[in-house]
Amino acid sequence: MSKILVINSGSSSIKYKLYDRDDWRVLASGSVMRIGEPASEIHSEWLDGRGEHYSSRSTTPIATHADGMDRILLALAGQLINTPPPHEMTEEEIDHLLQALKDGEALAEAAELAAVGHRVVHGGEAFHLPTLVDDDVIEAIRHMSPLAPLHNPANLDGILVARELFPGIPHVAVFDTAFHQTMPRTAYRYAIPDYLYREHWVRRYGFHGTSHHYVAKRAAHMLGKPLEQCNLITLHLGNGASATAIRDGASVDTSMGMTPLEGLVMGTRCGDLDPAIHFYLSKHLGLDNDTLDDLLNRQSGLLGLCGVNDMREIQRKAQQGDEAAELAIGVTCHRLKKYIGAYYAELGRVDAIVFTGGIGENDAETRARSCAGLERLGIELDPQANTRPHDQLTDLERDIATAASPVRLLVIPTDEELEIARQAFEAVAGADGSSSVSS
Ligand SMILES: Nc1ncnc2c1ncn2[C@@H]1O[C@H](COP(=O)(O)OP(=O)(O)O)[C@@H](O)[C@H]1O
Ligand SMILES: CC(=O)OP(=O)(O)O
Ligand SMILES: [Mg+2]
Repeated sequence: MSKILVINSGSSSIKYKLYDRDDWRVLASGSVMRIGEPASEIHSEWLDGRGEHYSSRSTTPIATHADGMDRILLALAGQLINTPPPHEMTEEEIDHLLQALKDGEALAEAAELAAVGHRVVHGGEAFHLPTLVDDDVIEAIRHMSPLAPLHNPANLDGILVARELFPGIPHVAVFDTAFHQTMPRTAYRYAIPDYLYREHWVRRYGFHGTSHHYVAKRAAHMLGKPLEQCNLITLHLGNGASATAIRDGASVDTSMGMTPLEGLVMGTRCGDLDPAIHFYLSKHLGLDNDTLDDLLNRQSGLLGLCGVNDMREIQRKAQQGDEAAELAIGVTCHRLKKYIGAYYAELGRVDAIVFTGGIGENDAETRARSCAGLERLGIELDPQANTRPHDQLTDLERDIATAASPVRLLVIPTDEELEIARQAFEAVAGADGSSSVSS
């Protein structure tokens, strides 16, 4: 049993990675994107026994997460037991193979799985450690779904299908909320009547915890001291975005709240908003709750401000003088700077600010604008280091502060799947005794 499979099942996608547990090499990976749309995209990559690298891409309609998992099963079978690629088989042959894979143990044996790790976005207060999945855990995740409607139902679909495909193997849920369970009450309580917390769990939970934790550990490594001695501000800037204040290695505040809607400006989510806007829109424009949910979660953020949610395209448009694109970048960086200042004040001493996620890792302008003018706080970005092209293989983790800057500015690619794989492995390794597993 030497491999760990990680499944990250999102609202319209499923991503997977198969790791060799000995050296954490990625043996196979892939994704099914745009599930439910007319042209879903399937991508897979793998190493064969001799270390040769293969990849394949195709486009075909995939209606549901269960169908997406079937595709992943076919890809894994192709990689592990050399079945033919789906495009070389008839529909009938595919159905036949899938049935055989589901009925038999061939794939599970070939995969030599020690565990399957699953990303679960909302674990509420119930889960603060990686947790072995059983029927009660599934029920608890289902129970939490209204608090993360874009994420938890999809996470659960992934777990249910994977449990059927790999029944004899431990499945471990790794929660986005877990890392933030160390927040003090003063940070996680909203100033609303007490019973709403006591009876209805209305509080801040925070998300992207697996990513914040992973980059914090890498930052400690770069700073050359134990994580438990590091004070950090970590900025996860992807399609979803959040900032976290980390004191002595533990999360003490984070920008997302009861749901992943609060905080920074995101691809399609508004982030911080006066709650009275909700009543105003409802009263004066007659918008109902579902419409408001869609408006704030899917039509806002960068998309709402300038009509596009891809930061690369927004930067191109801004350079061509597009005012809406320039405003979208401006609002994003203004909000980021506000959080950096607030978390600096909370922490008192900051060793490093860490940029991660697609925007944090790649967009030099967002990094520069969110740090501009903070030199008096000891935050000094080196413009050349910030924009210097870096080697994709050797120079991925880098320090972009001036040599004299008291606060280091680090760019660290996140790897949520690797962190989930490690946590899943630790959970099963300790499950029969010493473990950190909770349920
Ligand atoms: N080279 C780049 N320059 C600027 N932005 C980029 C670059 N590469 C990716 N991004 C942006 O990163 C965002 C997606 O981040 P990512 O972490 O991949 O998202 P997800 O949360 O879906 O994993 C998009 O806004 C995309 O435009
Ligand atoms: C919690 C969250 O926002 O996740 P993502 O960035 O994957 O949407
Ligand atoms: Mg990502």
